[in-house]
Amino acid sequence: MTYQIKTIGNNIDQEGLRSFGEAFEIDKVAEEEAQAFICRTQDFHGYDWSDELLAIGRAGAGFNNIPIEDCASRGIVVFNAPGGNANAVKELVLAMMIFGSRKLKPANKWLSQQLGSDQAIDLAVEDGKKAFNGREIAGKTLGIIGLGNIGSRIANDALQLGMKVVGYDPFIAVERAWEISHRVKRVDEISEIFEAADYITIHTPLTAETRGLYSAENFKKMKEGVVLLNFARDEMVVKEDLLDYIEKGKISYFATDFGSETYYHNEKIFVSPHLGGSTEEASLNCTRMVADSISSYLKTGEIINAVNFPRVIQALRTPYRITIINKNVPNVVASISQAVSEEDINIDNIINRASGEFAYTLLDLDEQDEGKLKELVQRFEAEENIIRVRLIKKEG
Ligand SMILES: NC(=O)C1=CN([C@@H]2O[C@H](COP(=O)(O)OP(=O)(O)OC[C@H]3O[C@@H](n4cnc5c(N)ncnc54)[C@H](O)[C@@H]3O)[C@@H](O)[C@H]2O)C=CC1
Ligand SMILES: O=C(O)C(=O)COP(=O)(O)O
Repeated sequence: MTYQIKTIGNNIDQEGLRSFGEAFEIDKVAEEEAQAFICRTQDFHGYDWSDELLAIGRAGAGFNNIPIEDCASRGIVVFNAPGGNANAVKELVLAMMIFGSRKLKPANKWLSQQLGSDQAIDLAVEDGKKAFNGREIAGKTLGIIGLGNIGSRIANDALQLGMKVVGYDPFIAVERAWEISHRVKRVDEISEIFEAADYITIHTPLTAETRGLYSAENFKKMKEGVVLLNFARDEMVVKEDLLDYIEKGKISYFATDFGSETYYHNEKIFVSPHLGGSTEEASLNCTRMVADSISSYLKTGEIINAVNFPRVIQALRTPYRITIINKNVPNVVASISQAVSEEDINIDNIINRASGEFAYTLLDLDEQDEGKLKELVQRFEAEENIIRVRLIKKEG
């Protein structure tokens, strides 16, 4: 069986795509014929999904560009690459903290206006540089909102740079909690970050709760002269309020990865063009991670790193496996087992995991007769609460 993969946009790492083995063809068919997409930040809201599409691999961390519930309801599994670009974002954020603290944007602009001989420039520099006296990050308090793959790395490295670190994340993953130094103070209220931090960096996903969270109401609670960094998502910051608080001097510097005309000529704002995850290493990592996830999902039905379905791992040992995506309502598993027994097929193994409104079942069957199995698939497909059924033949 050959699977068709379609890359969306032109910035998918070509080397990373090699992780797909020989059973996969890349960009050989139109979007509507592909079994899986690989994308980055392209917006899929309102996209007209084809029935062929089984999976999407978001070669990055944030997946707010993909309507994951809608995908789940159509039996499309969405994978991301957790941590694949976290080091890239961490390095940029640490650099931007120092860049802002040393007033390098206005200093560079001023310097580029000093013309003449090198000697004349030296004279101007020694006289004018006092306007750009900066401050050091060591000894200051960094507040991190979201202690996930990125936030946890920044926390540990900021400690190494001599900062005090305060973190807020009510949903922290156990793995991250283990990785973070005990010297990072965890707080239970986000307002404690606002009150304590000289620097605040945002590393949460865009959700209903975080959209517009950084507005006048919260800027008010921050320390005078705070430095704010947003390398998460644009929509979390209310621009008019931000510009107002920059104007007032309450926010002394804002670094962001998301462009706006209103930012470009402001000396206290530095904007990068969504470069957080744009390094050779991160692009490669992320593409490899999603290629591996899609590859195992298509070949074996296993789900690793999906954002709209639970993790399901089980080596495929039987000649055939049926995978079922269904609504998470009572009696689906009972009706699956009943149909299998009525077809007189023996179940070798069954796993059913639910997450929210949807569930996923792996059904490993002790049966070689493909015709009989196809009949069973048709029976499942006729069930009201079953969304997608696949019959997978063990390779080799
Ligand atoms: N600028 C860029 O190029 C990049 C931006 N990002 C953005 O950064 C975000 C974070 O990335 P990762 O750290 O890799 O994701 P992650 O999923 O590892 O971490 C996110 C953390 O935020 C926490 N969280 C969720 N809601 C929260 C809330 N309301 N308050 C506090 N904490 C909350 C979660 O518990 C989790 O620990 C992504 O969702 C994405 O939007 C990620 C990578 C690159
Ligand atoms: O991984 C993320 O969430 C990012 O924002 C990176 O986006 P990109 O893959 O560079 O379009």
